[in-house]
Amino acid sequence: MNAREGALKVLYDIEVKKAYSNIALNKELKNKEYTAIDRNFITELTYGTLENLIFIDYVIQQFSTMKLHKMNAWALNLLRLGIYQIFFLDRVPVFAAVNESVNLSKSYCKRASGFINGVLRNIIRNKEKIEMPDKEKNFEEYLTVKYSHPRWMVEMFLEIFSRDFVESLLKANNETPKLHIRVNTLKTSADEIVSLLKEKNIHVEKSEYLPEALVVKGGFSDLEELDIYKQGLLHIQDISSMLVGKILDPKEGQFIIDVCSAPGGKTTHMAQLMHNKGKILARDIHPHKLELIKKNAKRLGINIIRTEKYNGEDLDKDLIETADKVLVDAPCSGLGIIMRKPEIKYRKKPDDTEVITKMQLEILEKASRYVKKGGELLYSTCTIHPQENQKIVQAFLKKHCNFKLVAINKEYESILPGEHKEEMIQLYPNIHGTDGFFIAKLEKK
Ligand SMILES: C[S@@+](CC[C@H](N)C(=O)[O-])C[C@H]1O[C@@H](n2cnc3c(N)ncnc32)[C@H](O)[C@@H]1O
Repeated sequence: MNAREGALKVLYDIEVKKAYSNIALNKELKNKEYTAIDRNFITELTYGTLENLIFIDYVIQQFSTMKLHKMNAWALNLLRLGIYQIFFLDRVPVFAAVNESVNLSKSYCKRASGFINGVLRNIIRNKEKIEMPDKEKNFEEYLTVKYSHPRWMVEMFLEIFSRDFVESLLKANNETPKLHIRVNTLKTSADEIVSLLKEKNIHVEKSEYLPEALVVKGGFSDLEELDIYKQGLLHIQDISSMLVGKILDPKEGQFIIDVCSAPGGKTTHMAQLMHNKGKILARDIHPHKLELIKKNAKRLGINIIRTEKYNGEDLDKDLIETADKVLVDAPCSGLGIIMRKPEIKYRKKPDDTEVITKMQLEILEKASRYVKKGGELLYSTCTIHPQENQKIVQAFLKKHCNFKLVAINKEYESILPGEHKEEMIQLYPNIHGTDGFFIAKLEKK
């Protein structure tokens, strides 16, 4: 199996089986035949192709008489892989890109070999003649094709942000995200992890914001295969997600409820901050995802988390005013993590927001009932859409005058990337270099 074939299978699973990119890729990378170079190349080909899909399909449409939706899915993805290499990977000779796609087509879609060969060679000959939409005359279409974001999403962002901001956001969404490690301080220290990783030639730097956070330098993507990962000395988590635990600030001995907790990144971080003393009730609507929390907690040496399947939209009368702190890390549109999961761009629909915001407010309202007087409620999402963020919190506060916003921009200033004038924190990939993430903390009077 070569790297291009691996990438082809992953792209096929994402397109046809609607797999998530990270899950489909991890599954393929588990194939022990791949070298480290292969694994990096498969990752680059998969994410690069996905990130630039609209541009790539725009190119195909200019050179193929057959419509995209009529093409065999293997043939289409072989064309896409070839075009990605021709346009974006300078180090791959263009004819190697064509030959590899044609060779693979012989095993996956034999009848399309001639077609793939013809289209790719034609593209190479006429690459310079491809006309992009005019930036001045049709800014929306220009952004759509150049940065491969669907037109409705571009228009939606332009309604919220300025033109320059949208262009820099779309550009950042196509960049490789930073890889952060959370050191499991229950078992080790940041210094120890830095030196253990150095022995394996993996270079990390301490984060300037959080003592337990490390940033991985270079494109190493295989951390979960390391013994020190399996032994629970570290967890992989973006810095923006780590901020949630830090800002909720749970203490030893407290009772915390996490109403949307799977796969447990924030729950296990909170347990770590509580020195594994106290109680955490970790709920989620999907039972199979609760298993991931148990697995993570076991690996990290945490035993204060109890998992439970529960729909956060339903009120649990037994929990009213029982918790010191409650976390609502709400299901959301995911518009802040396009860098990590490019397929979000193509799967979301314009009218998803209405359904999701109703659910978010419902979950927040129910969760608020579990907070003791004087306790705290944290609402977070991995999106940058104000309707799912500030608007939800404002709607909640309007109805619940027994809650007030905590000024986390002031209280937690030293750990926040960037400057924040508002009490509610919004991080953006193009400004803060993190996932697009929202955090608001409320205190119950
Ligand atoms: C943003 S994710 C949570 C991530 C998690 N806090 C972490 O840090 O690993 C949102 C979670 O909410 C769950 N969810 C969706 N609808 C829900 C509902 N009605 N009640 C409870 N959980 C729900 C999803 O299954 C998903 O695991």
